[in-house]
Amino acid sequence: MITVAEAKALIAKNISTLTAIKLPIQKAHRHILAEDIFATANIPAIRQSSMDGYALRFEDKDLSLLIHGEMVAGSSSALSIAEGETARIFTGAPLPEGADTVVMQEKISLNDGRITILDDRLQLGLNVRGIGSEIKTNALAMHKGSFLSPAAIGFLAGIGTTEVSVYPMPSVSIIVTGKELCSPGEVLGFGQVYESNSYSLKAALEQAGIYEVEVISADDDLEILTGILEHVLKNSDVVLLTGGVSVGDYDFVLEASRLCRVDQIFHKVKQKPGKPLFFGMQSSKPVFGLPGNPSSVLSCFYNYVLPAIYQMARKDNPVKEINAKLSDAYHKSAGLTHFLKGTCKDGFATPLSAQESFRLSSFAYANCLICLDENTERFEKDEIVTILLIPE
Ligand SMILES: Nc1nc2c(c(=O)[nH]1)N[C@H]1C(S)=C(S)[C@@H](COP(=O)(O)OP(=O)(O)OC[C@H]3O[C@@H](n4cnc5c(N)ncnc54)[C@H](O)[C@@H]3O)O[C@H]1N2
Ligand code: MOO
Repeated sequence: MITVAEAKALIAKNISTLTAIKLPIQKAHRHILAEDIFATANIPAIRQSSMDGYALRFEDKDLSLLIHGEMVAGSSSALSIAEGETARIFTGAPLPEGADTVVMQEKISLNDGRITILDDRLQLGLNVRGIGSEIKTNALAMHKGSFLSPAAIGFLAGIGTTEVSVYPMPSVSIIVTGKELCSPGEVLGFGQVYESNSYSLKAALEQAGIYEVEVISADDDLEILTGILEHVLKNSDVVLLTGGVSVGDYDFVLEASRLCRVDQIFHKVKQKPGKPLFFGMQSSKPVFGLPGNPSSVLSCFYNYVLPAIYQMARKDNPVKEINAKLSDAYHKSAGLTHFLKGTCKDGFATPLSAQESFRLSSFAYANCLICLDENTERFEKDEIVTILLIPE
């Protein structure tokens, strides 16, 4: 059995970035840019006023200026002013020919079609946005590897970009195995359990921006499972299976993966929950066999699957690791790393009740996983431990 750190390193080593795709910028939010973007024009393309006021020649600032015409944002015809003249102007409007400065309308007095400037701080070029003052033609606007935040999307739109090359998020298929599974909404028959793994996984994937998720239910039957796995491996970048990875007579995930030419990278990690975790690769496609207990599924998802998915899209791991103080002493047996469902507040991590891996009732309130080292048995109150913050 390998350690948690070894399992994480093996996954990181085997994952490769997906081929970049072109996306309209409206769809590129939260992706990583796969190309440098250069400005194709000066932005702004014209000299613009940044205030509502009056455009003038700075050298005329002490004269009584005759109002000659008006420029509004979107004015398409040019206007020019001569010595002793000013033009009414509004924010975003092109500057008239001859003008080099704008005075705010609050800083003038208006009398009979003429203005007197009352702004003793007026400077040459004040309230004028120069040509290319945001960015100049051919300048690098955003570099490859940048994260496309809402501001980045707006910036790119503002320089006229319509589509960008980005690393896509992978498409994911989920296979839930088990003949005991019954859909929420149906009446539970004898021996049945409500199927919940695909629900939590789909929600977690949607939170990561992955909406293309196929969910298929498979009976505990090798032939059926192999057929389904073969099918989803053709259609998706990542396959998640839940259940069927342990050592029972009806656990067929390992055998079905072998039959589908998935190379096993590891099976079983020194951890609780999720000890029987399976990870394999079919060519560049990762296959995760998540131990079926609902809590094991999510714990493994945050520890291994989510970082891998983000790595495929060249994104930083969204599951942040921080230190916190344990709010109470805790005892566990040595040999496995424990991931406790917990809450973290004001620097203190508190394990929740109901830690058993078949239970989600406490996970539903958790905001972190408290990582307790494999070889340590006793953890003291106020001892510093590592916690993984569950993305909100
Ligand atoms: N002899 C041993 N038995 C088990 C071991 C072991 O080392 N030796 N490991 C245990 C651990 S730890 C885990 S975790 C489970 C994992 O087993 P599987 O991955 O084969 O999972 P299943 O047996 O199929 O299911 C486990 C449990 O979870 C329920 N389940 C499954 N799928 C769903 C779903 N989609 N929604 C809700 N609940 C689900 C299932 O009914 C079982 O109760 O193995 C232990 N056994
Ligand atoms: O580790 Mo299993 O995931 O305890 O139930």
